Amino acid sequence: MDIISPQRIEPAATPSAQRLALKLEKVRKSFHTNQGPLEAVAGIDLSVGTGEIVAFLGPNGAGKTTTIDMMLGLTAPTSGTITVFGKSPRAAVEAGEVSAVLQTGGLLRDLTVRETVTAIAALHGAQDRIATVMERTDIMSLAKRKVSKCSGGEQQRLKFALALLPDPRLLILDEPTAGMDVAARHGFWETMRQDALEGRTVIFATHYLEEAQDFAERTVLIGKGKVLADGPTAKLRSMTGGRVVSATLPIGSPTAVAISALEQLDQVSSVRLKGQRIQVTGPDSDAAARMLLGQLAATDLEITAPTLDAAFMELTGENS
Ligand SMILES: Nc1ncnc2c1ncn2[C@@H]1O[C@H](COP(=O)(O)OP(=O)(O)OP(=O)(O)O)[C@@H](O)[C@H]1O
Repeated sequence: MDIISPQRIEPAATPSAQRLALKLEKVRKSFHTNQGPLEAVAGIDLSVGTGEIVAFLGPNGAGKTTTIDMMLGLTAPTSGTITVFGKSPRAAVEAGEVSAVLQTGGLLRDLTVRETVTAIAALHGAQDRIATVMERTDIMSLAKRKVSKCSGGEQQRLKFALALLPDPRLLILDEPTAGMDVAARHGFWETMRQDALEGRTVIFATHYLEEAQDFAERTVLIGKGKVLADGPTAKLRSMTGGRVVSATLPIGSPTAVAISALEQLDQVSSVRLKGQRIQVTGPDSDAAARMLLGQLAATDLEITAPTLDAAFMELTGENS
């Protein structure tokens, strides 16, 4: 049997009602496919407070985009509820309280950058914000360029500008820095940080652990449509950056007692048992090794430092 102890990452404190930007309760979404029903989102509970920057981290097909689409009211959950500032997602979008930079869609290739911003500003009645958002997203120098002549990263910056036009309280970004070079990526996140300081809430989906580490205080790790871990990004980093100590427990020894003793150790993030082989993950490998060899009389001790990618795959179950 394969036992995985619950991830020792404390859920972020539940924000009080008036500070709540987003709430998902038991949200599920199924699609009908040729192979039968597919549950893309399999029960997600999540509360995000105003001013938080939250990374939605997960591999391809984890359910990030489907969840984001539901947060924006682009598609409805099969079951469960989503509220954005206490309203339905669609009402919040219509009120200009939430906007998004999505992976797909929406730029007219024959317009220039300025024409695009001006047209969308007119829709939102936000003509007075044109200069501010163009400066903020560093697209002034591209104003006269046709969208079709902009690089992928420049088009992302333009989409970001459009999303800022209604001055939304919540920004949702689906892989916002795809196609940006390192400098543009950093510029983008600096702007985001500034925005969050001013009270804007930011949720972004990413495949990259580094991006979550660098820019989000909180990371929600998604895999197979579920939340696998939710908490401070620094904690997640220590989980994934931790060493793995494995050893074989004596036959007949009480494995539940061993698991519980190891879990009590400081900084142990997960304990996993396969047959008699026990695997302890965490930054302090010495304490786990001492306990395994001493008190638990284990043998064949091994200590390995997994790569970040391997640890991430372990957490998301990609290798199972
Ligand atoms: N409209 C749809 N019809 C059928 N299946 C869908 C549909 N949209 C998404 N899926 C499936 O749902 C699962 C979750 O997809 P989703 O796009 O939400 O994942 P993701 O985490 O955003 O992935 P990526 O990082 O590749 O964008 C995948 O298996 C996908 O194939």
